Amino acid sequence: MEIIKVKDNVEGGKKAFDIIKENIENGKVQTLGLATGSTPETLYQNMVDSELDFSNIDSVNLDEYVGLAASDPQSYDYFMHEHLFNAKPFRNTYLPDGLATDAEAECKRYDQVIAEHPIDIQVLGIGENAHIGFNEPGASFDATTQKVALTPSTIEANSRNFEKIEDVPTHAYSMGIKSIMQSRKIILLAFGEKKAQAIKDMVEGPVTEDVPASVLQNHADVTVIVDAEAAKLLSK
Ligand SMILES: N[C@@H]1[C@@H](O)[C@H](O)[C@@H](COP(=O)(O)O)O[C@@H]1O
Repeated sequence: MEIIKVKDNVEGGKKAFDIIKENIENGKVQTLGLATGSTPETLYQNMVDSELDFSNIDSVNLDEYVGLAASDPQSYDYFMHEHLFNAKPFRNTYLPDGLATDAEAECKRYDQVIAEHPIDIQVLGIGENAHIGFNEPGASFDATTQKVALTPSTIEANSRNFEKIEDVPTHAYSMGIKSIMQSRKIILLAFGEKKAQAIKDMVEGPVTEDVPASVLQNHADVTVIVDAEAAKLLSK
């Protein structure tokens, strides 16, 4: 893992953007794997403000809440349009369908999307419990797309984006860890003190399904971009 320490989320978003830009300009990106959450917002702002053209690139997102329509302002589909796609159209954009009722069929469909669009660069945030996508502690490293139950701590953490905690969906469709690990390159961003323990466990702890992000220690090309607060428990 390469660890890049930055001043704040503004510098972090710019760093991640520069890496993505260089790879796009070198013709290395057909498909970008994208993430939601507040963490990648500065990256997406850089993309929006750039001259880069994404109309020959496909995007595949990590996850979506079960039960939310794409038109729901709390959905990840809506988030992506607001923060990126409306300003910078991609060739095709893919997210799980939060309204799909046949979970098995939806997971199969999404695995097919991923198989047809091998991810060149996957952008990741990290949960306070070290989840990636919505792969919560205990998720199998062999998992492909799954319908997952969110842990109480994730529901609590994500409730800040909803009016009340009862509104937070209890389940999500998430790309599995196996698929995330098949991405050619991974850029994980983390900002703020709340992510410090997760970052320490991910970088310095044992590789275990109890710490989903620790699997990234087994990936050949991971860049971790952290601010001082998220990096504060790292030994170096
Ligand atoms: N499923 C998403 C993750 O992909 C994201 O990394 C995490 C952290 O969110 P934030 O960046 O807002 O801290 O939240 C959600 O649970």
